[in-house]
Amino acid sequence: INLQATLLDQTIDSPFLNASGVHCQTQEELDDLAQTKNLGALVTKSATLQVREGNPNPRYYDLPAGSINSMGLPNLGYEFYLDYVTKADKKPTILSVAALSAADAITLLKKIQASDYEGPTELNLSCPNIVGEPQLAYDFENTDKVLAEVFSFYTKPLGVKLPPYFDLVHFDKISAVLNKYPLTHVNTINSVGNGLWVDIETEQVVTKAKGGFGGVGGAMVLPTALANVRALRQRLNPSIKIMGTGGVTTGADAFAHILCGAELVSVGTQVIKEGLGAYDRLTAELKEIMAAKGYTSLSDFRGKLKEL
Ligand SMILES: CC(C)(C)CCc1c(C(=O)O)[nH]c(=O)[nH]c1=O
Repeated sequence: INLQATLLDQTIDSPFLNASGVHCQTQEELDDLAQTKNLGALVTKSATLQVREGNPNPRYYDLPAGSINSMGLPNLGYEFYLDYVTKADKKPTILSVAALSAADAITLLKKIQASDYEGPTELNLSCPNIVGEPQLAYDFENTDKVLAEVFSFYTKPLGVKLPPYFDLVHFDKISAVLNKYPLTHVNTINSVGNGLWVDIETEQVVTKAKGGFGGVGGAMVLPTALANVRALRQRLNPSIKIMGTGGVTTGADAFAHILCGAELVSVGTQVIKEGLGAYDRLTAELKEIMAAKGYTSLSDFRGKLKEL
């Protein structure tokens, strides 16, 4: 049995990655990932033009069946991560980038285009754009405009990170936009936006920023993640690979993501709960399921979810 998958033109021995934002903000964390055996590739925390401290604590809270966060994009600034990925030689590494406006995203990608880095970059489209307008990825016209401008100058491998969609028409709309561009991949889903958790003891919210509203991850978002992987796989050009993120806590969840069409699978909340050892367990569990079913490679079942 092999768990080989492809990242761009590279064959990697494991389909597992970390979810951007998890264990990938500092040099130490990134080096940990680079040395994690059952991790096929790693993604950096979304990098911005400037160093950012992020929101005040508490900004991450562990929930019984997941997590909620309003980190506020804390990161060491794009130069640090650009330098890290340019020098990364242990494991394929994806540079995640974000901006607090479409204009900043363009500026940031121009700097990457002008750099020596030739590897994969992932643009986080969950970024706020115009005040009073929804986040960029929920504004289909502006997403189209931004990607048109990006691909007027950007020639290096580029994918996008998407928030979850919940309306079938929205799957159609975002796919119609993304299919216009030479994207390497779509990473779906980002956390489910603006959830809220209530501590009934204290009668308070559990995270400080945004009145306690934050992105929800972990087991409770698995059905939404699977739906987004499946819907986008059904709609996007085959040349655009799908990276499945969201709700993976067991090998069975990873199997489900791949059955829905995911080329790679990233794990966030569960790694925070369990540590990097989660990748060993997920790998063993996935292999066990494949053995029981007589599969020897991920391509034996990738995208082959059956309808009733
Ligand atoms: C939500 C943003 C701050 C606009 C982007 C960074 C981000 C964060 C974050 O840094 O708060 N958390 C997530 O779960 N997903 C994200 O994409």
